[in-house]
Amino acid sequence: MTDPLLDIRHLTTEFQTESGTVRALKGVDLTVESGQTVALVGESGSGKSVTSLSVMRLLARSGASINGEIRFRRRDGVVIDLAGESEAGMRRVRGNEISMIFQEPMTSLNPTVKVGAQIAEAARLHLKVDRREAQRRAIDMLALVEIPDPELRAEIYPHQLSGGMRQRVMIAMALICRPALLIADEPTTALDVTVQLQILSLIRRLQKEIGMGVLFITHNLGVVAELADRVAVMYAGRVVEQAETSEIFKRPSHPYTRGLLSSMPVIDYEARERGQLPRLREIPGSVPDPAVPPPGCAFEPRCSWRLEACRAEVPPLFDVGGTHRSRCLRWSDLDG
Ligand SMILES: Nc1ncnc2c1ncn2[C@@H]1O[C@H](COP(=O)(O)OP(=O)(O)OP(=O)(O)O)[C@@H](O)[C@H]1O
Repeated sequence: MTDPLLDIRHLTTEFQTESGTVRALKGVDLTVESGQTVALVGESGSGKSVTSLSVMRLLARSGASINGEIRFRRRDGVVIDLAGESEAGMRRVRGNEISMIFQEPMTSLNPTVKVGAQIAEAARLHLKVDRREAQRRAIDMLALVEIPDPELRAEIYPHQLSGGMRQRVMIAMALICRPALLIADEPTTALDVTVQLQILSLIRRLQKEIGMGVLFITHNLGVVAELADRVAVMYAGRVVEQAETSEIFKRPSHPYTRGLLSSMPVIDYEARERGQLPRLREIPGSVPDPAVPPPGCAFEPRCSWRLEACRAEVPPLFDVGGTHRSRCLRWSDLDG
């Protein structure tokens, strides 16, 4: 059996702050296979972005320390541990083997450089092609992400494009090296719903064409239902449940997942046609402060299924069946 494309094992990420150590990730386990889309869902502050930034090792400036393993299978089949990779090694991985797209394209686009030249730069850097070839590939990429008149658009600056078009440019830049893994952090949240659906279907099409794995961070369960093969639900720095998407919707086996789903409106396909996606609503209470985590299960203070035993220790990941795992002592009571 080949190794997974991405295999995160017991990842802990800590920040030193003035008020002490903040353990943002407390042992995250997560895998993404080639060609698979895994949605990472959970409320604000649960650790989704810190997970992706840890994989990309983009937290050095904030003084984060990372422990655990981030095993990544390179194109040549060699498995490396990104957690221990040098900065020079990471520069060969970022934008080449693993790319990332964000909610706000201007965080990755340079406002002073023409669109085509920016995309071409990634190709020159990693694919070692000359300027003319890189420009040609950049224009091909603009066409692939369905930007009309790609030769003309290559010559303009990012601010001259609409939000949706900028998002397409960022996707073109992220995918020009045909990465094995794309990390998408809420890439469509800031866009209006019709454009969101267009971008999502674009990502899905390109994923099939390139055969890449996608780790898709979202608040939106409608997006999950549309796009994901698997779902990992995060709560307070841990993955509390993971399973195939249909399993998560049919048999949620963690009270937090049940809470997320019960607050989700039924997917209305006619509404979808009108470009409306259901949004995830809030569960009463809030994510615990990572500086003062509760003992035992972090969801216990908000949980209507709690037992005395839930306060004693952090529950392990129980095997619900197949590849479905839940970090709840009462997973079997929740079934059905
Ligand atoms: N640079 C930092 N210094 C200290 N704490 C941080 C830092 N970055 C993130 N954190 C903390 O880590 C926790 C996880 O944050 P993260 O941004 O990953 O959450 P998230 O699930 O992505 O939320 P959102 O959906 O709002 O983006 C939060 O409690 C946050 O305050």
